[in-house]
Amino acid sequence: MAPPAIIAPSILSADFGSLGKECSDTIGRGADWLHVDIMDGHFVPNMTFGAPVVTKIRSHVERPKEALGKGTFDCHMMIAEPKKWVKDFQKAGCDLYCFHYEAAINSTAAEAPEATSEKKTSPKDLISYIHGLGMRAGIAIKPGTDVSVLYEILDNSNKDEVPDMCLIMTVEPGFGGQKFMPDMMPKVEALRKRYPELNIEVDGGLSESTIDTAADAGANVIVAGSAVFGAPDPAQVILKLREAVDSRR
Ligand SMILES: O=C(CO)[C@@H](O)[C@H](O)COP(=O)(O)O
Repeated sequence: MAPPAIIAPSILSADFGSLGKECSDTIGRGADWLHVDIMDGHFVPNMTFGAPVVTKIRSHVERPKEALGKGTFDCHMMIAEPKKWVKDFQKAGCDLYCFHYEAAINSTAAEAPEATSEKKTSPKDLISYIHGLGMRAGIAIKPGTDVSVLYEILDNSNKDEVPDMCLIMTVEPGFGGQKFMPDMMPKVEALRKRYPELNIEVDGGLSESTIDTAADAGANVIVAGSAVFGAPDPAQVILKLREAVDSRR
């Protein structure tokens, strides 16, 4: 059976002027995780913030009592050098470090040499490195990347090198408030069929009007930014998203 719904509002749409309160309020309104979008202006054409801000907001949200439990900081690293920042984010209080496949395979960063002896960053070595620092690991793919690149990474008997979550982007990464891409759903369906217990996250354009499409395809981790933070009653939106996913189990 597919895992239960995990609702992860994207704080990209929160009021950055009172981010700590926005984060604690959102967890209080029923969110499971907080989706923390980290953008470097290179991998994506936009910038957000780095580890010092994560440290600050961490102090407003209790650490999860169990792995991937309530209060998880799901850090979506839209950055060109994902290996370089693992330790900083671990120290800042990140629980789930989700890097982009496209960034990892194009990265030649020399940081964290213990993670790999190869010139390019191998996703499986990066996952193992993240696990070694006590975090969970996620791997994300952009709309133009074929889902099959994930199979080789997931079909590995060494669990240390296997991600705890896969993120299928349903918009081009970089900005909130974009239109959901339903043509990404075959990727979700293929993953769900092959890996019934995998945490499959979707991100971009999720709302009460698109959740049924994502839930039917088999997504269980739902990122929603503008739909939650722009709603008059965010708790109600979180509940609706959760019910849509859990009603398919
Ligand atoms: O990673 C991203 C954008 O790159 C997302 O997390 C968005 O922030 C989601 O925003 P909405 O589409 O839900 O408004």
